[in-house]
Amino acid sequence: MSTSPSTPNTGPESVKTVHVAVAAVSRHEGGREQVLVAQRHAHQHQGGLLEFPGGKVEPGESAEAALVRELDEEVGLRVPESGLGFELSLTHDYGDRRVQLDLYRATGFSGEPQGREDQPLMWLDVATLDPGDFPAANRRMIQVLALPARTLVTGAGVTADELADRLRGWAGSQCLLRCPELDDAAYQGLASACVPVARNAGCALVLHGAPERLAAVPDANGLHLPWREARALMERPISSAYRLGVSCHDRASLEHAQRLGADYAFLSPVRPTASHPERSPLGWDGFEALVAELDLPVYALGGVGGDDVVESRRHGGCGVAGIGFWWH
Ligand SMILES: Nc1nc2c([nH]c(=O)n2[C@@H]2O[C@H](COP(=O)(O)OP(=O)(O)OP(=O)(O)O)[C@@H](O)[C@H]2O)c(=O)[nH]1
Repeated sequence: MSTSPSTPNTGPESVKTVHVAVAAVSRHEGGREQVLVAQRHAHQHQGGLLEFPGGKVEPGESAEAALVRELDEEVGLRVPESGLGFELSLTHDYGDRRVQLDLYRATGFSGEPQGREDQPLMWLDVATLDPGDFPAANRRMIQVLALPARTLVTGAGVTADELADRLRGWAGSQCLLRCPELDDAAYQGLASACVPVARNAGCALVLHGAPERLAAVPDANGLHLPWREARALMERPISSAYRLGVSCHDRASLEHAQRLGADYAFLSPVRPTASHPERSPLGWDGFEALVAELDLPVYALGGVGGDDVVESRRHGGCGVAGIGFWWH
């Protein structure tokens, strides 16, 4: 997963690696993000399943150029390369074929989509895409598309007014209300005041602590479990209508979070941090080794910047989380 978006992988001679570029062509309808999806013809590889438009990258061609060409040929959309934002790169082995898939989000396009190869097309809400309807390689892509690229963790002494100020310009992110200094009653009061603040800013608000905290403020969007809470649980403590996160520091805790049915995990520290000088940083390679083969989106935390989203995704993560890059 540390491959660049336009560098094909090479594998054993016997199994062909196909380099494919695909696009989540994105639009907003009624405040919800939708993406364009096509149904593969029955006779094709992974026939009958849904797919993102795109196709094979020709020799000497960049992934972006291939996508501009394929989107025109397949669905009649004109997309400049500047309208494509890199999301992630992954490889998947189907047994009969290995694919390297580079996913881009296409936001700037013109034209009305039409199935030029007679394939049925539809716009589907990102939040409700069902990975079971797509080829197996798309599972990670769907997870990444559905989650915000950045989780903003609040700093010490946060108030609802301060949060309103600081969330300006961060629409589309999720905000983790972390206040270790507050008891449950004080946290509940603050969280209730922060729910409308986050909603007005276009951010999801995730509470921090034990499951009772979400039960007390059910208008929040999710719950993030510190490891000391998560380790004692045997099953997912909240309904799937909410987002569940878990703080992890090693492979065993990530696997536990996955067993709990978490929607995402934090893994830290990726780089040295002032707040935890005693913990040795994983580095991006260490991060990648721990998240490899997991079926759980993982945010890189600890010394990372808001601009490290692409770095995280090149190393198998879903984005970045932190206090420093937005609070100070
Ligand atoms: N376009 C597209 N291909 C995908 C997706 N997910 C995924 O695993 N693939 C795989 O990536 C490859 C895309 O190749 P393609 O669409 O250009 O070629 P094809 O299989 O239709 O035809 P072929 O007979 O020429 O190989 C296929 O093996 C397909 O199963 C996706 O979301 N979109």
